[in-house]
Amino acid sequence: MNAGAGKEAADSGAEGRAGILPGQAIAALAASGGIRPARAFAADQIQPASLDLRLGDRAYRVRTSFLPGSGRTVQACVERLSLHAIDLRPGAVLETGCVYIAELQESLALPGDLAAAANPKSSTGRIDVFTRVITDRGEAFDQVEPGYTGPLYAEISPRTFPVLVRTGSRLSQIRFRRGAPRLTESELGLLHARSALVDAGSPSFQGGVAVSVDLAGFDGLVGYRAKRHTGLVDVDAPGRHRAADFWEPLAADGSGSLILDPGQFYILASKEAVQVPPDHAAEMVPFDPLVGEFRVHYAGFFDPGFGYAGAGGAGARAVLEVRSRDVPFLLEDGQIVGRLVYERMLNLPETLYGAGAGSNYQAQGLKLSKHFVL
Ligand SMILES: Nc1ccn([C@H]2C[C@H](O)[C@@H](COP(=O)(O)OP(=O)(O)OP(=O)(O)O)O2)c(=O)n1
Repeated sequence: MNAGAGKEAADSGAEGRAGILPGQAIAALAASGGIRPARAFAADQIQPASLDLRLGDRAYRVRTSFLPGSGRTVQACVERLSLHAIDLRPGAVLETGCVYIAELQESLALPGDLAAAANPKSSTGRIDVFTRVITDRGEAFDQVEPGYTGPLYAEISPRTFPVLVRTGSRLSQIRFRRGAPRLTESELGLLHARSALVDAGSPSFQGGVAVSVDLAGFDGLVGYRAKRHTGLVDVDAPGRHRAADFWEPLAADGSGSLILDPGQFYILASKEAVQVPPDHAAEMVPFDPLVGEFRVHYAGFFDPGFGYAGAGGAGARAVLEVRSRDVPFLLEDGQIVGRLVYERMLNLPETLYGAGAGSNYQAQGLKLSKHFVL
């Protein structure tokens, strides 16, 4: 790897600053050897502030999830825990309740001042496919240490629907970060004054911008509950599944509340319209990790330009992928469920979310994943 060249790629016009790499810097990083794709990138694989990761040719059904920890490779762990290998080239079904490790086509040779973080794509989170990226010697999921050189793997565990995947399917995405570009509480307040991050009257900025759940309803619906024992979702077939075969719509009943059934999966929407200004990227994080009753959002990355009027996104809500843990839990309209943390971009992305044909969720209200048609 030519680490020096990779650094130059990330530096262009942003000497020494902290920030998230925009699409054009990701392309330059790849060109200088910092990202090593097994095959040339697919069209639209580079997004405004992230790179989609593609499944490679092989996956393994493993007995259990794991983290390699220092000194061990993922491959060594897989050899110990694998039940069988799966050829992904012709396509393969990943069953609910099982854990799989898939090789990814992108490997890294990062310069020492670049770290990375991965997250499921929004479409993956919306079909309840639990997906995390792991690295050799990794001690945390979805985190790539500065200067990491080595392969990437995806841990995949479908929770509700069995899914059909194949070599090239894109379930996860990765962001590259230099330094610590996260906005402090006071910086968030200033950014909000410049361009409203949420349309709430006086939002809380502590630990990120508060996002609450809407249970008043959109056109009479508060959300969707996933059906059990459904057919397959082909992750590469947008618009080819009938929503009614996979989801039960939840009608607004005027109560402004919803009891989450443990083990069930729900798609809800935020009360606030959210906005990510073009020179920032955002990530939804748990409201409070100590509130353990329910979790929202497996998928947390929000692109620069999401919800931005200049990119056709005014009024966009955040989608909330909600699951209760062990007991039924009463969710109330307006309850805070997550926080959006904002980070500075290193440079303005050349393309914003919503500007390309491949943006499925710009200006969305309550929206199932792109796989479903109503
Ligand atoms: N919990 C979440 C996570 C993301 N998003 C929004 C903000 C993102 O900018 C947008 C697209 O997210 P991804 O790029 O992760 O999603 P996909 O790649 O699946 O969608 P697209 O095909 O539109 O790029 O969805 C959301 O509303 N709710």
